[in-house]
Amino acid sequence: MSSEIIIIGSGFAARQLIKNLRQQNKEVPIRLIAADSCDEYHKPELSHVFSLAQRADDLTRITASDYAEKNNIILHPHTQVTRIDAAAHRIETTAGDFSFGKLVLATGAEALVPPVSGSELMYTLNSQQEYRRCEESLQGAQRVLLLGGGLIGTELAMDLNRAGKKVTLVDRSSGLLSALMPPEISGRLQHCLLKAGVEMYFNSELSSLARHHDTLVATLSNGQQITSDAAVCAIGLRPNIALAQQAGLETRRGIVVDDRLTTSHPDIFALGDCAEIQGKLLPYLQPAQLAAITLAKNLTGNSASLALPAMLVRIKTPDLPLHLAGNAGDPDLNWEMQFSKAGILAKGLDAAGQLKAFVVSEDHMKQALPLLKQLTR
Ligand SMILES: Cc1cc2nc3c(=O)[nH]c(=O)nc-3n(C[C@H](O)[C@H](O)[C@H](O)COP(=O)(O)OP(=O)(O)OC[C@H]3O[C@@H](n4cnc5c(N)ncnc54)[C@H](O)[C@@H]3O)c2cc1C
Repeated sequence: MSSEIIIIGSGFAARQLIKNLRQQNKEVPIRLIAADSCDEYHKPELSHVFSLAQRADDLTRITASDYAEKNNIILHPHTQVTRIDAAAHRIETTAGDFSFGKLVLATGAEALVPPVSGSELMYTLNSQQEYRRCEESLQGAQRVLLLGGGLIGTELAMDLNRAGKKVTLVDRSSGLLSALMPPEISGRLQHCLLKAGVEMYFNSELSSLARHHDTLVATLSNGQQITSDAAVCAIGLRPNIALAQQAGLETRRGIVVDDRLTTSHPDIFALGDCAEIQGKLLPYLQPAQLAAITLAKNLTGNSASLALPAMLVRIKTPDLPLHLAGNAGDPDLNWEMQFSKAGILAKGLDAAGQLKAFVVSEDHMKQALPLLKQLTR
């Protein structure tokens, strides 16, 4: 059997894994196959490309060929993996078939778009490649319709606004970040955006989108019409699990893995946005980083189990940056909130008075670490 480790995907999860694999073993053969260019970029930087007037190419940190040489790997950019034969330890790709000893799925997630007429007119910003396709149009747009007021939608709304664009945000929930924190806290951010001129429509769904000459006309569920030059959709992600399903691996919302990052096949593993770990999807950098450390050990003959501590998520909204940890969207929590002119310190407690989540603004960051420790205990 081949001794090669094949990794599908060239995003953050794959690169963290390669970094840790090379720390453990300089020689183990690694082949990386991905549908994109395999140039390295930092995806969270997509949240501020408009205010910084950056083009997609400005985000590249290291080219695919330099990366391959530096890490002593074989790399196949612009290559789609089309089938996995788990029993035969083989994959089929648009660049030929390859045998693997171990296979790692780091296939990420795709941005959702609503199934409405004209949805193909909306852009998504879930990769450098997606941004490259629409950068001309979005950088040139004066009026932008933004569908979705979650983490990414909120960050993009502030960024597009700071770039001088007229932003209209539409979300079907009752306020910004409604799945992530109580409205008393997200309301502060909502107020910041309103004050800056962002128009927001809540409890509203997009019914259709149509182009009339150079203008997009969005019709909402209540019949209201909104005109714009471009539309961006940020309503959520769906893990890329089709390959895993075809291979007969266990999937639920993501590719199901255990604490060793093993799928239901002992030689196939998954991490990053495509994986479901301990029943959860964790589409953030820090869990992928911890998963990569664990998986690198397991792929090089050691034995390690993933432990996930409480983690901080930063909402990159420069007018009011927030940090949250724990399940701050849990409606059963009781909140102790302190609002001062400078910022926010909010703690979510369960019925027994135990800390389960918190949200702090930048100026209360000193408290974040002790609170994180309290959450982890
Ligand atoms: C705008 C934005 C801002 C963000 N900000 C933050 C932040 O501040 N903090 C944070 O923690 N997280 C943030 N995130 C989330 C974070 O960036 C992601 O969790 C992380 O980058 C996902 O990495 P990944 O490697 O799992 O997936 P991806 O980067 O999506 O990589 C998936 C790879 O799989 C390849 N692929 C898929 N299917 C196939 C196939 N069949 N054949 C070949 N190749 C395939 C793709 O080409 C790609 O290379 C942000 C995300 C976005 C979009």
